[in-house]
Amino acid sequence: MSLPRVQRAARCALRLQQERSALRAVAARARSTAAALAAEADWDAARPYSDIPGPKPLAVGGNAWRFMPYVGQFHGLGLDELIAALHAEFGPVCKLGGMPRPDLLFVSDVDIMQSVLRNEGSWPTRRAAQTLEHYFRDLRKNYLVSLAVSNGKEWQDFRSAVNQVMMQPRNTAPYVQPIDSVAQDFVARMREIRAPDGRMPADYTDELAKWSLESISYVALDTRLGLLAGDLDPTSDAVVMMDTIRGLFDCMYNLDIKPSVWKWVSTPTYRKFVGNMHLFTSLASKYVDRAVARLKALSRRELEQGNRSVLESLLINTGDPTKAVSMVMDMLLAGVDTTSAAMSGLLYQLATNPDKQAKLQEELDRVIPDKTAPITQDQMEQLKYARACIKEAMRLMPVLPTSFRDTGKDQVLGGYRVPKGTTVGMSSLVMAQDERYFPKARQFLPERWLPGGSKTDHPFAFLPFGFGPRMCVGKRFANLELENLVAKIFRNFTLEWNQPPARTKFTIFLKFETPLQFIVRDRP
Ligand code: HEM
Repeated sequence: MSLPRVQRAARCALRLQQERSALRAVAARARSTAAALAAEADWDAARPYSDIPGPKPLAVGGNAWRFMPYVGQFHGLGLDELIAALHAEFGPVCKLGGMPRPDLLFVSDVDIMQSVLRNEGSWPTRRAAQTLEHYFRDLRKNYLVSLAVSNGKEWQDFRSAVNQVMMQPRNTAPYVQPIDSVAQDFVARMREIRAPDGRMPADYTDELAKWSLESISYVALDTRLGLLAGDLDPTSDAVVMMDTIRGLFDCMYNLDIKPSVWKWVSTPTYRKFVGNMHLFTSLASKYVDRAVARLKALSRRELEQGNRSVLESLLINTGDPTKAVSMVMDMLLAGVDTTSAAMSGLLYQLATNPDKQAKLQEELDRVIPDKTAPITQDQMEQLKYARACIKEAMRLMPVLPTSFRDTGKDQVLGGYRVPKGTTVGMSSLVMAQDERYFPKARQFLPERWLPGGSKTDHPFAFLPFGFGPRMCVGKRFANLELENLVAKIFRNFTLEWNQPPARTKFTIFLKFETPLQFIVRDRP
């Protein structure tokens, strides 16, 4: 073909391409206009927000009286019991208004939850505990607002820096051995604290909290606190840190979840909360300062060549020690009671389902021939049944009974108009036990998570770590800790449960009211 004919053909092809993309753009505009019109029509046809069912507030005192002793039907209920009671009486979308805080909408339908999460926009908003927000914003102006507390652009900027350090699979690899050595110490501690008949002590869940703090502080503070040693000095950082975190959650439960006047009156619990937060901040700062000093002592070449820890990478990526302090506090606040609650539920499910425990042990014996040797990353990758057990335990006993979001735009939920910015609690506990998504929902069936198992295809029916850009930033570390410890425990022991079924209650997280006194027997 001559050159002009080639040029003409090329021009023609280009024109065709341009016309095609113009047509595609017109079609996309038409689709989005149609969607907007349909959404508008839905909105017009929907019932008003005020019609959403829920307990009727009184003219004076609203609904707060319902939480009071003697008169209130919600008094003393755990968050799970409150949510179950509301859904049983008012259906899958209900409203708890008339409280000294903005309305809370509770939903227990997977499709409605999907609609909330799919429309959250690129900066999903989750209202933080008001006490934490008050502390970071009003009392510690010199510190950057934490990841869990911030929203909008402030959150996005911080989260992007943290994602690079915590959400990449390669970043957990250097922690496999240290997390394994914490688990190894925990197994030794179980041998130490069990009674002659093999029974664990009544405070076994406190021991699990020590394990999770010891593990996550290795990630957050670059140090082993030493919580799994026998005699602990009550003035040591380890004990002070543990007590401070525990105390903070008790205070937050009383100030944020139960009705309280702390915003107007400085109550003793409020003062305790502030004191604990000051202590917690100064402890976190101490370890961040040490990491800063370590980095300063390195030459530029050493800095570029060596593998940096999570804390050091946070300092390098953000270039700001105050941000690192905030993130360290987030990790310790969000990463201790969550992981230990998940582990408690997992051990309980395996102890009460001996056939599943035996199946797990078969896998462990095959993959980990030497029960005393550190577990390698390669071995961890082969533990498919162990991972299925972890998922199934978190489905039956979620760590958090509900996850919260503020709606990202005006939208129709369950036939009602819900304005942008409304706080919605999505009841994961109710949804994960829905027979439509999980046949034999009340049974512990890890097999459902294996290929060909009966797990649901609905992507929103099970979200233990949340969803989208705001999902749990510690997910990879939490899974590493859980997988490693469950492998270590059941490679070394068999757990038995010879009591009536345990009682649980959700305060902020899943909590066992019955002491987890497993009988622990050694395995060959
Ligand atoms: C089994 C253990 C854990 C569970 C079940 C869990 C669950 C969750 C859930 C459901 C959320 C909210 C996600 C959303 O709204 O979409 C969350 C957020 C968060 N988690 Fe976890 N988590 C666990 C362990 C950890 C650990 C070990 C860390 C620390 C390394 C951590 C740090 C955080 C932080 C900082 C956030 C807030 C993220 C943000 O707002 O951008 N979590 N977690």
